[in-house]
Amino acid sequence: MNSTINRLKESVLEANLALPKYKLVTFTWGNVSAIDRESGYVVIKPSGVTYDQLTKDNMVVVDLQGNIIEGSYKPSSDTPTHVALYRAFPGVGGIVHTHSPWATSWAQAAKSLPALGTTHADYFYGEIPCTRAMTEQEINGAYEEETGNVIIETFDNRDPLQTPGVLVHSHAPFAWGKDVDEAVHNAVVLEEVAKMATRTFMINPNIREMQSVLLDRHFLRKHGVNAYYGQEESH
Ligand SMILES: O=C(CO)[C@@H](O)[C@@H](O)COP(=O)(O)O
Repeated sequence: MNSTINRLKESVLEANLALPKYKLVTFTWGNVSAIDRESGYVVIKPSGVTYDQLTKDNMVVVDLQGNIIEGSYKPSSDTPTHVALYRAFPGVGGIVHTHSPWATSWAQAAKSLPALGTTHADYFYGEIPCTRAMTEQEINGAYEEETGNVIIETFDNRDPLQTPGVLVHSHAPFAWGKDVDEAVHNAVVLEEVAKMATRTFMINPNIREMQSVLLDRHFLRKHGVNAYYGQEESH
């Protein structure tokens, strides 16, 4: 396998190991992947292997249809969801799925997460949507691929790079980014804003979405064409 895929395996291993570090996973409840857009190959963690047993060499390489290209382990059971998202969202380079407890609580409550403050607005340009309930046919069919399809349907009128995450109804969150490090970062932010929103509604159940002018200001100062947050490239 070429050096790009080798480097991607290292990044995907590091990104998977970041999940327990940030307390986003319990046992094996999560997975991270990244794509090399040139070859169309995706590197993903093996299914059901504990985080302390993960190595670069047990990462699995699949193509965009989920066929195994390299690896002696079975890929994550969520691989069909990951590859469906890579096929539909060409700007996405890395995907994270966890069962992080605060975001999962919102997914189980079937509630989209409204933008309530600037922590949210710095990363997500509006609410983080919750998908619709899947039909019995979808659940009994190619379930993980259908999970990808309901996410894609939810993003029909949304830019996935402006809303880099979703709550899957009765399931848990997926987050993504331009690369795998950004995807992990967004998964951490998603969990934090879900926790903050829960507490915010406990303190004030009547609170509504933040002012749209403040949402614009915060999202665009980091992600707009005239973004000015942080340092220049040379630093
Ligand atoms: O969503 C679930 C379980 O509900 C899975 O994502 C989780 O257990 C991780 O599975 P894998 O070890 O990646 O196959």
